[in-house]
Amino acid sequence: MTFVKKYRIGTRGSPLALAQAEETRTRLLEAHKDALDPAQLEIVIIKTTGDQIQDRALREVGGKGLFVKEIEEALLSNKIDFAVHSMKDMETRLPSGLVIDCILPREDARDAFISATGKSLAELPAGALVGTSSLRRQAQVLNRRPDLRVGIFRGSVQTRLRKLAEGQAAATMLALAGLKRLGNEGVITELLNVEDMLPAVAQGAIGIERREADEEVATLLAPINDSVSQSRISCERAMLEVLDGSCHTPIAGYAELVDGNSLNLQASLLAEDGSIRLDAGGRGDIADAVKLGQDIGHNLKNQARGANMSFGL
Ligand SMILES: NCc1[nH]cc(CCC(=O)O)c1CC(=O)O
Repeated sequence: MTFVKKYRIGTRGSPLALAQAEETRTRLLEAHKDALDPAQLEIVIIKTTGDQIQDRALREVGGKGLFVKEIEEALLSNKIDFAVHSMKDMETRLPSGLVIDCILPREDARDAFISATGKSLAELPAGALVGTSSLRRQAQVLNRRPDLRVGIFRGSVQTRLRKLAEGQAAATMLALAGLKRLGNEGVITELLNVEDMLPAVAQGAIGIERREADEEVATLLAPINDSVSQSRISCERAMLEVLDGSCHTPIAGYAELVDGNSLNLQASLLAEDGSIRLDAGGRGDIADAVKLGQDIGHNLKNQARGANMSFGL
């Protein structure tokens, strides 16, 4: 198929979002070498409410959707043709008329630990402040090291690294994927393995959202979808959807491919202060990725009820 139209790629304007939009553009041009001219793919920056709020905890002002709403409106009103997102930032339910059926090959999903003094998470002195606004990271740090303190730390990757250099915290954590895409891996003190810091659902994955009825865009995107990454993300998001009673709950989930055609899902639900950690894990055929995610989600939900914790569920 040869493409004749010009396609507008919607994205936020942060350096990370732009790097992800560029990666998508490059992959599309590579996949459609003779059928698509570079001038046919235009990147359109959309300023979101979330981008304008720098100093308050995200959850106080409305959660994940704040970074996405304006972009989805631009899709629905035909101002853009598809949008590039960090799947970690996407709600489990999309507005009707929109779909995400293209997931790029997933980057390493692990969290990176970055400390001003070069000390690892295990070596930080008691009382040290770990700056992160992620409830998931806060709860896991406190679960492992109840003697540490956690505090809110927001802003772009660059802002957080500056705050760290200024001494506003002893350490922070960021997704390795984002640091890699920005060429900032050099700042990492320690890579946290998934046993020590279970990643956020869909961390490291880039997804492309489009109008469901737009078959031409579906055809354009199909060759850059990575089906294993897509199944892993479907599995993790199915788990999250079962538990999605509240975005105030620290939840982590990570599915990986084992033996070529199975997925192994590990998921955790924590109390915000790290005093409780519930774990569930399981394995299933990659074709039943959603079922595996739902089963593990219900398992955690039952454990949460049994533990007599509300967890907002
Ligand atoms: N919540 C912000 C966000 N959304 C996606 C990433 C990193 C890239 C990714 O996970 O794909 C980040 C920054 C971070 O958590 O360090």
